[in-house]
Amino acid sequence: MSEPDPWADDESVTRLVGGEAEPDERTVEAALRPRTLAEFVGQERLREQMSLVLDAAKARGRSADHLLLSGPPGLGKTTLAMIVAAEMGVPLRITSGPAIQHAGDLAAILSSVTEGDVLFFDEIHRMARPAEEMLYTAMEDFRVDVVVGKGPGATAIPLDLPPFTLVGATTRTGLLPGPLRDRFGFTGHLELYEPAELEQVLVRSAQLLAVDLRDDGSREIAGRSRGTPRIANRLLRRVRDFAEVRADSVVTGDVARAALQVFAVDELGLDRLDRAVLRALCKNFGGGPVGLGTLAVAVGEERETVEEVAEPFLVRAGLLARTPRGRVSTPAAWHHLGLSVPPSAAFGAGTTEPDLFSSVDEA
Ligand SMILES: Nc1ncnc2c1ncn2[C@@H]1O[C@H](COP(=O)(O)OP(=O)(O)OP(=O)(O)O)[C@@H](O)[C@H]1O
Repeated sequence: MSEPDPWADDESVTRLVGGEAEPDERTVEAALRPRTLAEFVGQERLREQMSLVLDAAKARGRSADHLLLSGPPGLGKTTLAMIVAAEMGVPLRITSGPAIQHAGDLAAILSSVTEGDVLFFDEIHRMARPAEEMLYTAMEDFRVDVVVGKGPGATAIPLDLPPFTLVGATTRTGLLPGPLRDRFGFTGHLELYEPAELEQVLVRSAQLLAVDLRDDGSREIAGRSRGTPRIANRLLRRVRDFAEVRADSVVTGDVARAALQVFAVDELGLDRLDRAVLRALCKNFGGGPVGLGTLAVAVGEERETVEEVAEPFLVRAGLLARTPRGRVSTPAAWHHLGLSVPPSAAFGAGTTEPDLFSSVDEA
């Protein structure tokens, strides 16, 4: 029943389709960032809302309300924070949750903020708890209490701050404490991009990078970019390498397909790990249900890697379901691997609603 899998031998290839930035990627990304809301592709509703918030603040001659941006990595939160500062014509300061381990770290940053500044706080959900309370008063009253000394002799010295705009970014709104969430005047959620929007991102990036990208080339890359501009731009750079070395530097659909075959990114944007998980699920375990630990052993990875790296997209793409009794592949997964769905599969041919959700034992 199974065809040989043309992607099966791609063990050595690094992960091109992760949403997070690679360590050396920020510099090249900086060159591709849109500078204005008008240049920012997609997210129509969010752009309109942000443009209203910013225009109203400008008209009043005040700094804008604090803004919270949420959504998966690589969708443009940092870019939007930079645009907020540029549109308001003020400097941008950048910090991140993991950099704030003590209240003193935050006090140092806040005490250097000048009037109207935009303070971008990436991964705000990872800030240390003791700093959170300080941030509450800074956001609400533009004041911090700096504690001097230790023990019974410690005194809190109030320090007034100039008005500023905090732009918080998080991939996990649910992890933010309620009091922090409530202090943002506006919360915007970034959605995954449609392929047509990713094509626009790619056309713009190709112009900036002087890549000869044809329509069918951008369509091919967009379809494999998992709804994420960062991944689209990354795949474009790899396809450009291939085109320069093997294809007269022109990126057509055929060139993009051949390049992404070399880099083991298939037509849905799945890579080696994603496909290994699906293959193990379908071939070793008949489509599941199978426990996460067993599945991880079958693909030779840590549980966390399977759960946090591969599964979110497989679930989103409708290829894998997490049920109380374990992981299950959907008919789309079998088809994607070129396999026919066996009647015995949990989501087998002809079954519509398998009885997988009745047990509470997480396998
Ligand atoms: N709407 C968009 N239009 C054009 N390019 C975009 C858009 N959104 C993101 N990009 C590009 O994608 C790359 C990643 O964007 P950005 O760094 O803003 O993502 P992020 O959501 O902040 O990710 P992280 O959470 O990992 O910091 C940048 O090069 C940026 O220019």
